[in-house]
Amino acid sequence: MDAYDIFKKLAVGSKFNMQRFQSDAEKFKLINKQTKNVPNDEVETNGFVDVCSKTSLKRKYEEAEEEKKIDTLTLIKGMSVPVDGSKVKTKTNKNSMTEAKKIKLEREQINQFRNQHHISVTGSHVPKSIATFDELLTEYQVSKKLLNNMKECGYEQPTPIQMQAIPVLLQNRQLLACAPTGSGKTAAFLLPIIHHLNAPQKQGFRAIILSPTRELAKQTYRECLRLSEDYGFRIHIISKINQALSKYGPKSSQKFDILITTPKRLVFLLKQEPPAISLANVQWLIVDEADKLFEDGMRGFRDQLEEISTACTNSNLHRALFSATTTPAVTKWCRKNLKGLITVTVGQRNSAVDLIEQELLFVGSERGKLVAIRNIILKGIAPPVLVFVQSKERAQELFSELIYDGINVDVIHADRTQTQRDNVVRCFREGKIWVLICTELMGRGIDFKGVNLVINYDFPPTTISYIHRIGRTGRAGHKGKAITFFTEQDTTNLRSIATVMRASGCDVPEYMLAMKKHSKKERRKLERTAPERDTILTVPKYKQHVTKKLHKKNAVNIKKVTKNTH
Ligand SMILES: Nc1ncnc2c1ncn2[C@@H]1O[C@H](COP(=O)(O)OP(=O)(O)OP(=O)(O)O)[C@@H](O)[C@H]1O
Repeated sequence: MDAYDIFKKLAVGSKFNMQRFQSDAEKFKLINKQTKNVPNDEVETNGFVDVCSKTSLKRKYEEAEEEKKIDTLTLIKGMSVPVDGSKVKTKTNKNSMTEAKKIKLEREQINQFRNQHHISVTGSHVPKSIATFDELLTEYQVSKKLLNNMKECGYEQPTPIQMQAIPVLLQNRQLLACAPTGSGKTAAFLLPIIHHLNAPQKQGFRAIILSPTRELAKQTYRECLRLSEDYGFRIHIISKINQALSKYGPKSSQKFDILITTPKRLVFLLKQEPPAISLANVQWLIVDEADKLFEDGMRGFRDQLEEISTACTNSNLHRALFSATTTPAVTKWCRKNLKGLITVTVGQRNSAVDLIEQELLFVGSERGKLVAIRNIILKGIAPPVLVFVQSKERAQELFSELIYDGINVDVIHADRTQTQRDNVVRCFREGKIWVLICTELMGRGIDFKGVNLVINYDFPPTTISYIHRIGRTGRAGHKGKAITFFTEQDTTNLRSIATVMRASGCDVPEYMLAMKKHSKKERRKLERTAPERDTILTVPKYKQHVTKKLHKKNAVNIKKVTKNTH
């Protein structure tokens, strides 16, 4: 390659003024001396411009074109590019271009769809979300039977979490999913499990679903029965531990497919000598309300979860964690322990559903709370209504007050027997109970259809608790209302709850958002121990000891009354 060639290549695509650079052009033999005075007739021929007769122009153009065909540089063995820097317009290149364009376009469409439904994902090779359940038929060969069962439940269109979590689990990926309360997370994990397990097999439990409370486990069990109708699975819920001991002996447990339980009961069975249950064939471990189950300490399930995980020895084990709220500890654990993890988040993390109209009501004192709740009832309530208090004692006290107010009220807490709890839940579902007083026990996961109002009689201990409690209303696209009472005692979490409210579009007084942020220590303390509060009684303090005795006596009678009404 001489100087001329180099010049040609460097000048590819450029035009220059022949009069000004005539001497250069002569030097590089671009023009003949005799043609130099021919009037300008600029022609661009891939880099060199000549002023010449039309024939010589044509010839030079043809020469240049010819040269272009042969002048290629070999870069890597088997790959070559034209030396003039132009793109190679071969057939394969064209194809791969259109292929790349297609992929890019598809990516953009997928992202657009996710944005539209407020779905965000992390992880590699995240499967495309589905827009309709019918796509599962063609893309994942999900049976018509299963899709019909979904339809029977009234599930015509997937909710955002179902759009993304279902394909992820159908592709056998491990998942951490966070989506708002009442957004259909249960079906998002049940559908893939039913599909994967396909038919009953006498291999022992192949899927386990862990829930923090028996009430939630029962609800999931019912949903699982409905969605797996005609599959013939043996689905089990550990309710009576003594019965379970005999039921799940190493031999008999072979015939079961799906186990739905609280971690405590399962660990009890695992701890028997020899273990009363085998988890060696478990392929799917679902942790519902994952952040709750990851809590440390007395009220947490962290240790039990660890034991259950260890007992699931199958090399083909997949884990999926679901919740409406999440903590950094859960995310960290998942990233560390779950290979090929995909995270799916719908909406803002740890936020309240914007379909819920939220109100903070200053009631001054404990007695102010009773006045306020009676006012609300007097103004007229549209049942069903859930009322949250901080302890079982207070639940009982409030019940003793409201039972004589002429409304169908009942109470549920951990001190009531399992039969009583089951009856109360059933009656509330059937509309026989209008107002249900409850503790944190009912705060998570419970899906009562059409709860119109949630009253936080006692201020929630954390923002997470607030989100779950009020999330018992405004479910599955329906509107709801939540009223939270507060006194001067409740300032610790007022600011953060006001922030959650503002984020979901509710009006909050500015002063609440500007309140002093309380220390982590103070908030932690409140999380562990509920604040001391005056007894829930209408009578003045000096008469309370007499009335308290009366309440205790009444509590016995009330139990009889409620027993009869159920
Ligand atoms: N695709 C769907 N279409 C219509 N309704 C649905 C659909 N999927 C679930 N639901 C209904 O939505 C309600 C809430 O579902 P689910 O209990 O699974 O919510 P969740 O996200 O688990 O809530 P939480 O966080 O409070 O536990 C249920 O009544 C359920 O039957």
